[in-house]
Order: sequence, then structure tokens, then C-alpha cells
Amino acid sequence: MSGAFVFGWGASAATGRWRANRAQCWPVSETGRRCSGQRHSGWAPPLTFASARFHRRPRSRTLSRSVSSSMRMAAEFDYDLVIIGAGVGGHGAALHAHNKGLKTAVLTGKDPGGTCVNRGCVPSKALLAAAGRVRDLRAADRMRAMGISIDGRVHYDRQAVSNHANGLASRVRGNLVNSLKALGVDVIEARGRLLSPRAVQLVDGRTASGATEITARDVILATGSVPSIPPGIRTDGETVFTSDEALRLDWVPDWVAIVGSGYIGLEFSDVYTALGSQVTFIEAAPRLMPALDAEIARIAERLLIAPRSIDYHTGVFASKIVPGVAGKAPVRIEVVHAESKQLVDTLEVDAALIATGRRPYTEGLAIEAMGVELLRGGFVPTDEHMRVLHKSGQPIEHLWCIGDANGKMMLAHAASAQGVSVVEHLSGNSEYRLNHQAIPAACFTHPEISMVGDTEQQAQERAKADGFELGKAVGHFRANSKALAENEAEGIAKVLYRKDSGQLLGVHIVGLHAADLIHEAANAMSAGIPVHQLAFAVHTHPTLSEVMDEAFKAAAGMAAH
Ligand SMILES: Cc1cc2nc3c(=O)[nH]c(=O)nc-3n(C[C@H](O)[C@H](O)[C@H](O)COP(=O)(O)OP(=O)(O)OC[C@H]3O[C@@H](n4cnc5c(N)ncnc54)[C@H](O)[C@@H]3O)c2cc1C
Ligand SMILES: NC(=O)c1ccc[n+]([C@@H]2O[C@H](COP(=O)([O-])OP(=O)(O)OC[C@H]3O[C@@H](n4cnc5c(N)ncnc54)[C@H](O)[C@@H]3O)[C@@H](O)[C@H]2O)c1
Repeated sequence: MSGAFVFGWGASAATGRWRANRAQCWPVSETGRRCSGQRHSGWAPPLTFASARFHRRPRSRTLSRSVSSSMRMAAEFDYDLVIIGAGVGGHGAALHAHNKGLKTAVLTGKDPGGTCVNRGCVPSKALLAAAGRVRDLRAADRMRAMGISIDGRVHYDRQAVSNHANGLASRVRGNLVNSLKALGVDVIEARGRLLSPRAVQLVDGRTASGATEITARDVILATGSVPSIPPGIRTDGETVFTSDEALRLDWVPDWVAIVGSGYIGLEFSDVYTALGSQVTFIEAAPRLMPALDAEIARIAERLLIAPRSIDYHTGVFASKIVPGVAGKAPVRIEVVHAESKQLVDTLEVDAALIATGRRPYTEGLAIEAMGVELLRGGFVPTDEHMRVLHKSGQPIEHLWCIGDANGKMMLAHAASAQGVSVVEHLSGNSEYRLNHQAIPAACFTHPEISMVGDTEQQAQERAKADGFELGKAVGHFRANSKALAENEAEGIAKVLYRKDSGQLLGVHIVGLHAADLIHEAANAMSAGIPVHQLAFAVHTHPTLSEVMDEAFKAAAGMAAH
């Protein structure tokens, strides 16, 4: 256990006033004293902890607001809110905290922008955009059908594509940090370690005034995740790598095995095949893209797998992978049956991308010292308000966790929305609850896949359990003028709803710009607008949104125009 601090003066949750509160014993810090007391037990909910301070140092003088809660806070804490981690989750929380007038600091570690900006959404979408253009230009038949011919071969400059992706990441990272600083949020280049739920030690860094410990009325953990690599797989970052390295596009292997056909696997198969690689998927589940609605996965397989240089093994694990030497010795992959664990194949390929999920990153946080028992896979246990749960099951007062680290929904916009929801609570809106069921997701392949809510199978199970009849309606890209004009008229939008009330349960789209189209449905779900009402919403003609219109009207028994 790498934590610090001991016991001290705690705040009473009931009165908000300070009282002497012998809380809990932790290992001693450089500045603290060893505690000889026993473990604390029998806490009443919510749990409160000591402020972890014996000696007070001068407070920060950057109080620029006149909000009365902040004035109250300033006497007791350095900040209203300290956020550990400046990924999209931490950034979203900080922006909203600024809106609410909270005095806020964000600890960036060495990595402002986090996964999404540096090794995730941003560079991957830049690669997908470039690869998509290459694919389009090489689709001679499709181009010819629109009266366009391309003379000569289509080339791409690998280094320039890589620069496009990584240059964009650094631009967005700069914008993210500057946006916080411009608003007066203290951006502290340091890693955070919890001394107590309301006190943070700055590791490898300090505040502008030189402090190495800060206190806050509330602390949000937003420390994200890192790739999860199954046992038996050895990565060398060159021939066997994760998305962290793949995004650098140091080379384009002729033949790449992709272990896992989730979001990362699928998006990289789109990039690699556009750039000329042959791909072999190794997927543990019985079918490719196991997390997708089954019907959508079938269509996606027809559009994204079958016409491309892709083959696959399903129902198998990559049990052992030994790196090769680029251009000299192949990567060796042993593939075993998912159930019997019998060896079924040994592959030799140029490279292997490991895309088997991500695990939360909580190293060095000393979260266990707060009495937290991490969940399976290492996720931080939280309740529906993102309050961190003590191993007793009670929320720990003033300690919150958002984003990938809590594992509720490992998406950038979900992390940010969770941050907003915590700040709503801190600002007195304790009724606010983030509805994860209405948060959409998208896979940015060509064409895209998007979804919100239940899959058809989940909706069927819900209908059976709750005793209602499930409705299903479909809109088609093939009947859409805009999609036909683009010569990309493949795919469907599927709407699942309760027949009795019209309540939307799930919407799934595969087709051109599906990632943008999903929001009408997601917002309707969030606002509780029934499908029969959506059927009367007017959509611009000709747009792809009419695919949704067709599905909504079909649900209401109306003919689409
Ligand atoms: C290849 C790839 C593509 C993706 N594409 C998408 C996409 O298109 N859309 C989407 O919604 N999601 C996408 N994701 C997922 C998305 O990146 C994550 O869901 C999102 O980044 C989670 O945000 P977060 O704030 O929880 O964590 P992160 O973005 O990981 O940020 C956490 C930050 O905390 C820092 N940190 C950790 N410990 C400490 C500490 N002790 N002190 C201070 N700082 C600390 C880390 O260094 C990091 O900067 C993608 C992920 C990958 C890998
Ligand atoms: N567009 C997006 O929103 C986007 C893009 C990329 C990543 N992400 C996020 O990043 C996270 C990680 O993505 P991911 O694709 O790595 O994970 P994932 O959970 O989406 O998919 C992992 C896949 O790997 C398979 N698998 C696991 N172990 C295996 C093994 N040993 N052998 C063979 N197959 C195995 C699983 O069955 C699963 O299909 C996701 O949770 C996602 O939310 C989102």
C-alpha cells in the first residue's frame, strides 16, 4: 500500500461543521505521524474521513469568485474541487465546475488530454479519415458510377498520414489545456495520490505557490484506463502492439492479426485494409463484433468484412503470442479453442494488434487506503451518482470517480457526462441522474455503426420480464435519396420500442454517417419522447435523417414520404 496519512480533523456530513474525528489509519507519509489506532468500523452512511492535515500552510490567494459557498470553502480547503486526471472526463468536469463557480484544480500527470486525445478518439479518427479517403479513391467502380475516373494509382505517404493523426492529437491537447487555463482552472502538472478523500499529495510536481499537498471540499478521480493484455501474450511495441503504438502508424504490415473484434479491432481493420494490409481477426466470442446487436453485426459483416482482405477465427483465444522481427521473423500466434482450450492453429503473421479491451488505471492513487475494494478487473466501485463506495458498500463522502476508471461505460462522452453529473450534485442538484441507457456510441468504420440502448435480444428479454409487446421498425438507406446520390446506399436503422407506450428501448444504425444520425434517437430516449410522436417530426429532404424518419413512421403505422 503506497498511501500516506493518518488521522486528523474531519467534517461532519450531517452538519457540515468540523469536529474532531478519528478516522482511519494509513501508512505514514514523509510529513505525517504513524497512527497506532485500530481500523475504523461501524461507520454510518455516508462515510466521512479526516482532512489529513496537522499543519496548515498558507492558502492559495487565487480566490477570484464571490460565490458564498466558495468563501466558506476557502477558510477550510484550498479548492472546492480537485480532479485527478485531465482526460476528457476530467476536462468535462472542470469546465462544468467553472460554470458553477467552483474553485477547481486539475492534476494532469504527464499526460493532459488522456487516452482520447493522445491515444484514442482523436488520432484514431484522423487515421480513419485518411484511410477512408484512400479507400474511396481506390473504389474505381463506385467512382466510375458517379462519372469520375482516376488515372493512375492512388498513393499515400505513411509518415504524412501518421503526422496528420499525431499532429491533430497535439493540437487538441494544447486546446484542452489552454481552455482550462483561460477559464481560471488551476492546471497542475503532477500526479495525484490520495492522502484522504479530501487531501491529495502531488507526486512529481507542485502548485504555482510550491505546495506539494492540496485539499478540496470534493475530489474526483478521473484516471482513465490502459490496454488490457491477456496472459500469454508478449508485446514488444513493434511487431506485437496495442492501439497505443498502432496509432503512431510506424509501419503498415502486409499481414496483421487483430486479436479482438470490438471497437478498436474493427476500426483498425478499416484503417489497415484501406492502407493495403491483409487482416486476420482472432475473436474469443462465437461471432465477430459480439457486443453489437446481432442483426447489425450480420450487416456489418457483409459491408465491412466480406468485401475486404479479412479472414477470421471465432470462438478461439490467442493463448500465446511471441513477437517477431519486422521484415525478418514472423510473429507466432497460438490459437486455442475458447472452451476446450485445445490448440487449433498456429499462425505466422507480420504483426499482431492486441485489441482485447482496456483495464482501469488506478496505480499510485492509494485508493485502497481509503477502504475501497476494487471490483473485478480493477474498476473503482461507484454508485449511480459516481460516489466511490467503501468496501462496506457505503459511499465515501466527498470522493467521486468518473470515466473509464469506474467502468460504467468506457466512452469519452460518457466520462465527460459523468463529470457533469458529479458537479451538478456538488452544486446542489442532487436529483440529477445521468441516464447511461440513453448515451449513444459509435464505431467509426466506413460505413459507420451506431447504437443507443438495448440490443434486440436485450429488448426481447426486457419485454418478456416486464410483460409488454416489443415493437421493431426499420428504415433503409437504399430508399434514401441522399444516400443514393452519394452512391452509398447500404445499411439500415432499426428502432426498438414498447408497443403500448411507444417508449424507445434501443436504436441501431449501420450506414453512411450513422454516428451522427443516432443523436435524434438518443436525445428522444433521454427526453422520453415516444416513437409515435417522433413520427410527426419533420426532416429536411433530401438528408440521411430521413432514414430515421422512415423507421419512426413505420413504427407509427404511417407511410414515409
Ligand atoms: C484507440 C481508441 C479509440 C477510442 N475512440 C473513441 C471514440 O471514438 N469515441 C469515444 O467515445 N471513446 C473512444 N475511446 C475511449 C475513450 O478514449 C475513453 O473512454 C476516454 O478517454 C476515457 O476518458 P477518461 O477521462 O476516463 O480517461 P483518460 O482519457 O484515459 O484520462 C485519464 C487521465 O488521467 C491521468 N492520470 C492517471 N493517473 C493519474 C494520477 N494519479 N494523477 C494525475 N493524473 C493521472 C492519465 O495520464 C490520463 O491523462 C477510444 C479509446 C481508444 C484506446
Ligand atoms: N468508437 C469508439 O467509441 C471507440 C473506439 C475504440 C475504443 N473504444 C473504447 O475502448 C475500449 C476498448 O476497446 P477494445 O476494442 O479493445 O475492447 P472491446 O471490449 O470493445 O472488445 C474486445 C474484444 O476482444 C475479445 N477478446 C478478449 N480477449 C480475447 C482473447 N484472448 N482472444 C481473442 N479475443 C479476445 C472480446 O471477446 C471482445 O470482442 C472499449 O470499451 C470502447 O468503449 C471506443
